[in-house]
Amino acid sequence: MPEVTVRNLAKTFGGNSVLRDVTFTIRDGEFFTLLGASGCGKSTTLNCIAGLEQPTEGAITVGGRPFVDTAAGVFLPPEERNLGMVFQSYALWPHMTIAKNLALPLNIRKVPKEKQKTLIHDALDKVGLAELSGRYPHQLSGGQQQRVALARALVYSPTVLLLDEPLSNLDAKLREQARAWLKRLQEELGITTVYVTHDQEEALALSDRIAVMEGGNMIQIGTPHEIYERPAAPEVAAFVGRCNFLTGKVVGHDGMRYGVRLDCSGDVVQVDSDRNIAADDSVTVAIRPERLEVVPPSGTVSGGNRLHTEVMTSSYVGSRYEYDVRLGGQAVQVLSSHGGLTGRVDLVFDPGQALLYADKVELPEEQRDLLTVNS
Ligand SMILES: Nc1ncnc2c1ncn2[C@@H]1O[C@H](COP(=O)(O)OP(=O)(O)OP(=O)(O)O)[C@@H](O)[C@H]1O
Repeated sequence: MPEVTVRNLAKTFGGNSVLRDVTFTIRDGEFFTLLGASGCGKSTTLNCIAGLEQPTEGAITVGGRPFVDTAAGVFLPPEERNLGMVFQSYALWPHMTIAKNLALPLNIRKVPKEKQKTLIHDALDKVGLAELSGRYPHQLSGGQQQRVALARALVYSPTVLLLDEPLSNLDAKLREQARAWLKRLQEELGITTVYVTHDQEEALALSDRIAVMEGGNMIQIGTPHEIYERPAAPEVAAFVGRCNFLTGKVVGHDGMRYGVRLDCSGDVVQVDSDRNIAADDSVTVAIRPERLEVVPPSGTVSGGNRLHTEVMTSSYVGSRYEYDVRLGGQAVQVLSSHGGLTGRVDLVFDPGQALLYADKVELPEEQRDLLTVNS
C-alpha cells in the first residue's frame, strides 16, 4: 500500500482561505486521522486527496504518483486515482440490492461479470455480510449499511481508503462497536487509511497518528499518546480530552533546565519544563482533571505540589466523582475516586503531570462558565 504525501496544500473558496500551507506524509499502511472542530478544513483536505476539490496551491502524491501539482499544472481526475471513499451518508442506492450496489463501481471499471461475483462476495465477506447480498439497504440496520458502504469502497481494491465521519450516523453504543471492528479490519487489510472526525475519543482509539487541525492549519501531528500527553499547543490540550488551564507567574527555576517554580493564585508549585521562561513571566499551566488528586486540607498523599482550593460543586458520575473547585479567581475540574468532600480541599499533583505554556491562554468556554455560574 502506498505512502501519501501532501505538500504546501492551500485552498481558498471565493477569497476565503480555508487551508493554509498544510504539509504531511501518511505512511504505508497507516491509519491517519484528521481531527478538529467543525469548519477547520478536515473534509477539504480529504477531498483534495480524493480529487473532489482542486487545491489552490500544493502537491499531492500517492505511491510516488503525482495526483496534483499546481506548480506543474497536474490534476488527476478522481476516477483515475483508484481511492476508496466512505462518507457520513452511506449513499447506497435504495432500489438496488447490496450486491448490485457493490457492482456499480465494478461496472464503471469494466470488470467482467464473472469476476465481479467473486469480488463482491469477497468484499462482503470482509465486512461480515456475505449472507445478505440479496437484501435491499432498507432491510439492513444502520451499522450494516455502514459496513456495506465500506465493502463498496473496498470491492475494487483501492490503494488508499478515505473515510469522512463514517460512523457519525450510528448511535453511541453501535458506534463504539463499529470503531473496534473498523480498526481490526484496517489492520487485517493493512490499507493506508485517511480518516476524518471531530470526535477526539474516536481519533485516539482508532489512529496510528493524528493530525490536529485548527482554522485551516495543522497544529500538531503525532501518535494518540503524544497528542494527549504532550500537546504542542494549548489548543490541542483543550480539544483532545479535558484540560484545566491555570494562570501563574514564574518565581524562579530549580536546577539548570527543568523545574520552573511559579505562583498560582498564592500557592507556589513546581512544573517540569524545558521552555526558556524568565522570572516574572506570566504563564499557563495545563493539567488534566484526572492528574489532580483532591484531598482534605493537609491530608497526606504523594505528589510534589499542593494547591489550596474550595469545592464549588461535586457530582457522582458512576465510576468516579467530578469536582469543580475554586483556586483564587480560577475554576478547576478534578476527577477523583473519593466522594463526599466539601469546603476547603487541597489539589495535589506531580511536577511531571503538568505542562507549561509561555503564552496566556484564552480559557475554554466550560471553565469560564463554571466561574460565572458559581460566583
Ligand atoms: N464548496 C465550498 N464553498 C465555500 N466554502 C466552503 C466550501 N466547502 C467548504 N467550505 C468552507 O471551508 C471551511 C472548511 O470546511 P470543511 O468542510 O473542510 O471543514 P471540516 O473541518 O470538515 O468541518 P465539518 O466537520 O463541519 O465537516 C468551512 O468554513 C466551510 O464553510
